Amino acid sequence: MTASIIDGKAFAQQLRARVAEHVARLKRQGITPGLAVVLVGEDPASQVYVRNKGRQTVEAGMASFEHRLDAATSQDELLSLIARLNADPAVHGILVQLPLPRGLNAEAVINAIDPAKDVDGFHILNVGRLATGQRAMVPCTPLGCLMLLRDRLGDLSGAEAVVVGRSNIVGKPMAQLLLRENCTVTIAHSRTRDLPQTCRRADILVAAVGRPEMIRGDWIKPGATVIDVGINRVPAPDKGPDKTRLVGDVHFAEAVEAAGAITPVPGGVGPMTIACLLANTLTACCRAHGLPEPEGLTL
Ligand SMILES: Nc1nc2c(c(=O)[nH]1)N[C@@H](CN(C=O)c1ccc(C(=O)N[C@@H](CCC(=O)O)C(=O)O)cc1)CN2
Repeated sequence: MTASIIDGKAFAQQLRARVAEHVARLKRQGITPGLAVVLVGEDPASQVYVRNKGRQTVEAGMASFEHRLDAATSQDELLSLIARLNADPAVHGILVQLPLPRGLNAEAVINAIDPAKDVDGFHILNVGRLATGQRAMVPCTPLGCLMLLRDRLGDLSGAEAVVVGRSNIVGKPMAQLLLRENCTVTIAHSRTRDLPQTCRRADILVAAVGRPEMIRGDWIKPGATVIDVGINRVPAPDKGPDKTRLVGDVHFAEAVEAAGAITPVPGGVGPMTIACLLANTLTACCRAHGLPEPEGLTL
């Protein structure tokens, strides 16, 4: 079997276009959704992500507020910026790019964000709401994965889902979302006793471990849907000295022979993260103004 390739890039483009349509409608009513992104330090990958977030926010017709702070910024300085953004009515969504430089307490910073503006869905209140089935802001990457899965499979009820990875950003919220869809969910991780065998049970396999090409083709149940969240930069000597390429957590060339459908890296889950961030900002703006939420953009 050769798997269908799930085109996250195309899906994300359509999602951004839908968001832009809703934004245009809001703007005709005098409301402009606004997203504030805070970057502390100079991590090269984070700089690229933040630049892309700003560009795509503007392309969707929203207001973008970018705050770039020195790596030496203190916790208090960062918290007072968050307080200002919480109080600013032009800002409907606040995102602090992770990871933060050493010395800053990410947990405290995230929990200082107004939960209604927490478009990353990382605030403890949103985590709890998601876990208890209440209306929450849903973390962007897992939300994007869920959209791709629903688009591919329709009803996910009863499916055996295995999430490899237990991070707060992806693994845990992904498992919550799949549970909400009535999947039978296993969260596997580095201490799981027989990881290959656990993965072989999965109708839906979500890989979010951050280890290049760890999941091999013979770990995949024939016909399974594989969602690869990993974005790992590895040396590519075939392309020349010092060249690199991106690979996922799944060994794509092997997995494509076993799976029914699979997301590529790049071009799979990655682009969905920013598209869902825009969707969450629009949702937060509608909620802030007591307006109906556009359908299909969140849970
Ligand atoms: N506050 C947050 N920090 C981080 C998050 C997050 O959701 N919120 N996620 C990641 C990084 N990230 C967004 O911030 C992100 C990662 C990857 C992509 C993406 O489009 N990837 C492309 C490849 C890009 C490349 O060439 O390097 C792809 O997979 O096709 C977008 C956003 C950590 N921090």
